[in-house]
Amino acid sequence: MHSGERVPGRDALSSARRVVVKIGSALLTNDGRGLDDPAIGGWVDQIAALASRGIEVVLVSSGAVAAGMVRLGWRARPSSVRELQAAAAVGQNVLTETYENHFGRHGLVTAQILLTHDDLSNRKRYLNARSALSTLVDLKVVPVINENDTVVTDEIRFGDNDTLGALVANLLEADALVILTDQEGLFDADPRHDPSARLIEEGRADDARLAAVAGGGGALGRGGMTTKVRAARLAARSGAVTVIASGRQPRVLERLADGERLGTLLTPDRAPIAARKRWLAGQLQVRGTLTLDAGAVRVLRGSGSSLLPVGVKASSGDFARGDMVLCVDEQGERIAKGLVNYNAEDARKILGQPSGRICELLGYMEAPELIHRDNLVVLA
Ligand SMILES: Nc1ncnc2c1ncn2[C@@H]1O[C@H](COP(=O)(O)OP(=O)(O)O)[C@@H](O)[C@H]1O
Ligand SMILES: N[C@@H](CCC(=O)OP(=O)(O)O)C(=O)O
Repeated sequence: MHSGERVPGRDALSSARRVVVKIGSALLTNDGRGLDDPAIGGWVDQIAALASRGIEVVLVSSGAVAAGMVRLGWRARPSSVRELQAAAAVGQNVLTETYENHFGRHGLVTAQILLTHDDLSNRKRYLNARSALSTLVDLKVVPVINENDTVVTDEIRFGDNDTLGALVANLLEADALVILTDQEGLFDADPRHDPSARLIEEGRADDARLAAVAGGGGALGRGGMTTKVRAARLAARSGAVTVIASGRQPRVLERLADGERLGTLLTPDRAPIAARKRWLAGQLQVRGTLTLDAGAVRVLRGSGSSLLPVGVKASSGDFARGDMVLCVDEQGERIAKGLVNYNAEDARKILGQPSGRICELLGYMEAPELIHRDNLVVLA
């Protein structure tokens, strides 16, 4: 590591006005022995120091399940959903109290926000969450966000907080997402298993080679580096840089804000995409798949056109009108995602047909396109 060195790529961090900081379970929970209170105090001191420089910080914090387990006297992480939900409900109280106490030492007020996937996938609730969070930030309150583990089930959960952090960075158009974990950053192999692994200091968020070196998490964390690299890609969609760094480095947040070269910096390589398309891109739940012919792939990629039924060769899944579907090419490569205008049954009847025949085939026409370009996002 080159301590103290300033590099141009880090400017985005040193000039950041709004930052989402994510603190993972692996760090917060002191090797499974409940919350590491002194360490949390240290991160809060750093966030307060950033706030006094005029930087707005939104915190995404894990740790509810681990804190709940300790308070309930459980030694091992439960495997049943209902016990995880119970542990999260107990532990979230402990977490909130811990942050409130530490931020209180600095005269800062916190707000607890518990989000579910549904809150961010329903457009109306997404807009509500955005306005509530922006208001809190304007009021100089520090939002402390976690997934609402008590009401989510496996099929609809983010599971890891890296993804949640990235979606919050998108929601608030943050300049940077800082993911604090128990490693110094992303290495070219998992350093837990490979002592010769080397730190990757910089990369492009969209670089597919990064996903290949990122492995799963430790005993306490959920997603490992896989979800951190994916989070960087999502954050890049709104133009945010991502830094993956060790929360154990002294004054890590302040040093990053000073432009110091710490951890792994992942930068966006394209212009930010508009808020609505970003929201579309962030949707994790896909209800079906449309297979496009080569011509449709070309126009979607080349000119950002709508998807017409004539360019679709096959459809799978049981989707309703308005659901999110994935568009793939004939080799199965992901091309785009979008909200479909017809349900699965009707979509199948009009595949490969010119739009002029929709009325004759279905007895009605909702729209001439299967997915309108405003509801379609082409994937990297
Ligand atoms: N290429 C890699 N570089 C660094 N860490 C890696 C890599 N692949 C896998 N990991 C693992 O990811 C872990 C961090 O992720 P995780 O346990 O989910 O923590 P958190 O709770 O902070 O999200 C590390 O402890 C490490 O073992
Ligand atoms: N929402 C969960 C945390 C999920 C989790 O561990 O995520 P991560 O820190 O990204 O590995 C909790 O508070 O226990």
